[in-house]
Amino acid sequence: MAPELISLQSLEGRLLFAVPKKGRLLSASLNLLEGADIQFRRENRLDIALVKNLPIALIFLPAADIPTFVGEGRVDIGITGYDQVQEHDAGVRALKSARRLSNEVPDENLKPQGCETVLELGFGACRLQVQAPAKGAYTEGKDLIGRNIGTSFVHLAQEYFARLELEQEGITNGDAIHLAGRKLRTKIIELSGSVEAACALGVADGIVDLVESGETMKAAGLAAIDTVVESSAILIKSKSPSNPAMVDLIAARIGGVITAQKYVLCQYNIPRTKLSEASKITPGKRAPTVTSLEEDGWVAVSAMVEKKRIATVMDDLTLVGATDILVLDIHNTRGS
Ligand SMILES: Nc1ncnc2c1ncn2[C@@H]1O[C@H](COP(=O)(O)OP(=O)(O)OP(=O)(O)O)[C@@H](O)[C@H]1O
Ligand SMILES: O=P(O)(O)OC[C@H]1O[C@H](OP(=O)(O)OP(=O)(O)O)[C@H](O)[C@@H]1O
Repeated sequence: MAPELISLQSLEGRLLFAVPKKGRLLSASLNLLEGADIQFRRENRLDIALVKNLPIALIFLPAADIPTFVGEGRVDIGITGYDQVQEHDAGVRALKSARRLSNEVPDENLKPQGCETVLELGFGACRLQVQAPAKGAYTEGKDLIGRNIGTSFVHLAQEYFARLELEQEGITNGDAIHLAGRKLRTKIIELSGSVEAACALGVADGIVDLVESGETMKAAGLAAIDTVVESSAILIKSKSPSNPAMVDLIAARIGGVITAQKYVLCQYNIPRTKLSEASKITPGKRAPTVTSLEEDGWVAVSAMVEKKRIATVMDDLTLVGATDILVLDIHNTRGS
């Protein structure tokens, strides 16, 4: 059966939610949607999916384009990397600067509105770094001034080297618009992927690209010499979303899923005399829940504990005399 075509009318009244269509942020984003019970079926090759149980339409877009769609208010909310928002904002500054230099009257309709961060999502952590051949002569960002730089983050690279060039000339107070508008001595070469290959192939002397484990950088014989932006995935919204209450609902649901992923529930029994010591080890998010046991002088305690701390917490609880320590996964949470 042919898939039902999604018309513009069917999007009416729906909050538009942009989701990365591929790449590093895709699978964790889909997990979040599932955890938040945002139900949809995406037809093969279709980049729009209507949500079955909420007035939302998902729009699958490249992570790099999501800040533009949200910033211009074409889409209400979206998941992308903080690095992409920074790159988009640097692009906006470059545009403003170019208009100012050419004395063009700004076109209010085209003026991007900008976007706001709603939530940090706790995945997609990476750093946008300046990299150069590990065995070469470039050990600081300023060594690359006047050289060729390969990157997909052209506007952030432009501002980074503009700042360094100004500093070299003894100017330390250039504002963001001046940085964006500066004619550079350093040549920024736009590349759309596999940026690490650029140095080995003689296209660039250095690159500005993302690093997570550092494996790709190392394999290409490169080393990081500076960090431009620390990034992780974020939920962003436009300055005037079509349905603010729906944005709050999604943020609350996704926030609940993230908290649930970060915490476990720790339960144990402890003599009442040791309760205050144990409560210091498991203070919970607000306070531990304490219930009396049938056995005199004993209480049962339950408290949320950060997953990454749980092994140490169990060791410490054992030392103060806790017994029957249980650790339970939390599927979802709200109001915590
Ligand atoms: N190695 C990584 N580890 C963690 N997060 C990353 C990593 N690389 C990229 N990201 C994050 O994912 C976002 C999207 O990058 P990704 O390379 O997956 O994009 P893409 O949409 O597949 O585009 P491209 O086709 O250019 O690779 C980045 O902006 C960054 O926030
Ligand atoms: O430090 P690492 O863990 O090695 O990760 C870094 C690599 O990950 C990203 O690329 P990706 O693999 O998404 O492909 P791309 O080069 O096509 O963007 C990034 O652009 C780096 O190349």
